[in-house]
Amino acid sequence: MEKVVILGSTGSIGTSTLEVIEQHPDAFEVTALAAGTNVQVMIEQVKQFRPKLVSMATKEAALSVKEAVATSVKVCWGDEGLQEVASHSEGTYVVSALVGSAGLPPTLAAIRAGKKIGLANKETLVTAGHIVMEEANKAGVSIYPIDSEHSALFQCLNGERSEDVRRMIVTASGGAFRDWSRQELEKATVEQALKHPNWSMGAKVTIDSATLMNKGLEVMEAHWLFNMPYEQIDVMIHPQSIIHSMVEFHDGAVMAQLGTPDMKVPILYALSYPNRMPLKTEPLDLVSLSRLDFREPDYSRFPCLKMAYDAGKAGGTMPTVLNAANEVVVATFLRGECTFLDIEEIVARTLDKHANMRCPSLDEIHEADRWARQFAQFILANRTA
Ligand SMILES: NC(=O)C1=CN([C@@H]2O[C@H](COP(=O)(O)OP(=O)(O)OC[C@H]3O[C@@H](n4cnc5c(N)ncnc54)[C@H](OP(=O)(O)O)[C@@H]3O)[C@@H](O)[C@H]2O)C=CC1
Ligand SMILES: CC(=O)[C@@H](O)[C@H](O)COP(=O)(O)O
Ligand SMILES: [Mn+2]
Repeated sequence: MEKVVILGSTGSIGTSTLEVIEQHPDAFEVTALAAGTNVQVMIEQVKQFRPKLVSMATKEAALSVKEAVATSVKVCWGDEGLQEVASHSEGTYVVSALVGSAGLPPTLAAIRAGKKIGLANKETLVTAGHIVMEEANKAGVSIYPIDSEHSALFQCLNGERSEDVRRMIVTASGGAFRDWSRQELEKATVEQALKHPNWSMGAKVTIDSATLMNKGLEVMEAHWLFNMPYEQIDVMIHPQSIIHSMVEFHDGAVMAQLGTPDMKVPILYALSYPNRMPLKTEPLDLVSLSRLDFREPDYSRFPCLKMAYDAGKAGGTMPTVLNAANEVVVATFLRGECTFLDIEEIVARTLDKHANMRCPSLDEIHEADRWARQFAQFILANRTA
């Protein structure tokens, strides 16, 4: 029996993980849950899954949950609460599904506590890939990818030697604005940006998908997960999101993983690896689909992808700065307080201003993250109309 801890249980990945667990009560049991401020959803989850420990982002949210659930459930809050959930002594498997770089400290806590990790929170590897992978290796902890592309790559690599890989091809839907011109992008609204063509996801990753920043973050995620040089990671636009990614080998063979877009598939694979378990999901009907399309990404319409490649190749604190500035501007865009194209502009200006620091420690990463957020806020606050 795998005793599962979920960081971000009220979110898109968190709720899908609970749906997967619901389908396999003999294999998985919920031990602890952590979330932000969605009290109602957490109360329902606690009543249904009966975890031993729960953490919320604020004391107020935690007390509201505490009031509504059985006294046998311990409820805590804040950063300490997150750490406690991540390292719960009875947990064997931690699903890391917070959004943003807030996911890094509890994921590291889980690694240090020796838990198996199911990683959805790509920002963990973007901001501190060298530290996270080293600590996981040192602790003998396996990190199983949940992000659909990385799950696909992981499946394509099963039983293969990494030196036989010519390149990885990370597929991208192209997001809500795949076919929009730069002129149209100037007027893109929040509502339009949140309409992902194929996936239903949290707001932040959906906006990242529309700027193609998500694909840039995923290139960095693939670099760290599979120890693959950036020169061997390509991105290809594939509007249908049926091929979730591919691996091309030196002999010319290409392995691809296909399936209807449903995050429950990679979540269950990460939880059940090396086995496969049954799942209620829409079967893939290639005959009805009849065609799959592919094209090169357009870096001039979507410069965030190029910025992310450059930040990844530069390494050091550049990826942290790119990610932190992006988090700030995406949140601002979601509040309707800046334009869609402000995202790329402010991230670029923040990167330009940053003095890169090679091989940063966790404290230096934390400081670069703090600086980038402050600088991006400063630009946002001092823009002329
Ligand atoms: N959604 C998807 O299909 C995919 C997502 N991913 C990645 O997975 C991660 C999660 O994405 P997604 O599920 O869409 O995001 P959501 O926004 O749907 O969920 C985020 C979760 O994190 C919680 N949370 C946010 N901030 C804090 C905090 N400071 N302390 C504690 N909990 C917090 C939220 O709690 P609350 O709501 O209660 O405030 C919520 O449970 C991201 O890194 C994303 O890129 C990767 C592949 C696919
Ligand atoms: C489902 C998933 O893994 C998302 O990260 C997805 O990749 C977003 O889609 P695109 O970034 O390809 O639009
Ligand atoms: Mn993805």
